[in-house]
Amino acid sequence: MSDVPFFKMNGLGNQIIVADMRGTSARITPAAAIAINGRAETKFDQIMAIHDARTPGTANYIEIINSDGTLAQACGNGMRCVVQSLSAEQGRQLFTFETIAGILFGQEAEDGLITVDMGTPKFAWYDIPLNEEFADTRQVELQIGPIDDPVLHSPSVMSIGNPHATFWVKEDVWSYALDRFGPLLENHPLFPERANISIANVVNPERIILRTWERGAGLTEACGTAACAALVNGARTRRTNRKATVTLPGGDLVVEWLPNDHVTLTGPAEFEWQGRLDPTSGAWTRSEAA
Ligand SMILES: N[C@H](CCC[C@H](N)C(=O)O)C(=O)O
Repeated sequence: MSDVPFFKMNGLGNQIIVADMRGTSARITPAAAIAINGRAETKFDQIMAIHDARTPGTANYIEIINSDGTLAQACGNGMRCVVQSLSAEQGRQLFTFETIAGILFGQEAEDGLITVDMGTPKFAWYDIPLNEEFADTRQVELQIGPIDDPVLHSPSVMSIGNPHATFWVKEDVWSYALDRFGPLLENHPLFPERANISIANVVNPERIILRTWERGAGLTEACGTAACAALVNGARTRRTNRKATVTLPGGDLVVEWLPNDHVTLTGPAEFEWQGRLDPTSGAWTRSEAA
């Protein structure tokens, strides 16, 4: 088997596998992703596959794979893990990457926290994408539960590379059965490419509490792009400022929507252990501690 090195990492408990695919033209197959996710030690939310650069001026091309084997356009927590693994290897702090959604920047600071520039948000219904025309995506018609007394309704929707719906709630975010509503909303006909589904409680203009059902991965401890979407949707509906702390089940991220329209995400990344995996079958072995 022609196996490649990988790191098991996490970003605020978002389970990430960083696979080093540099120097090979192989790709991680959907079957491999499903097999890797099927073993308890490597159950993951996303695989971040580091490939050789395709575009001059970028360090690497990053492919992002959900645990159901589908591709994701963006993953904020995973990008921080990629930055940390490459910066440990190369002693550099600043990186430019390419993903299917475009060019991204990442930087590790002295305090070990990592900031990734997730690019610019998109609000047009056809960019998110939605299946139905909405002139204003700050609030769209979508609800779940009894027609006259919906449990969740009128989310703000946008894309930060990947599609997100943010449902605003006044009650404790833990009082909602997101495990039940998540799959229904993720696969709702309004979203032709499915969507990541979040419930957000704005505590004050500088703090949001957030839980997310991730497209292709389910309930997670943290979803970086959902935190970006919650902040941007919060700011454009005047619920929050353009910079806020977003508290996820796994911990806090700081999100800022800059004057140049870019969204940055700052938080930790944690190395756990390393091994080697076969990108075709997903078979893996754990390496002795380096
Ligand atoms: N965990 C990721 C998001 C994965 C998105 C993925 N579930 C999709 O859009 O298909 C994050 O930290 O941003």
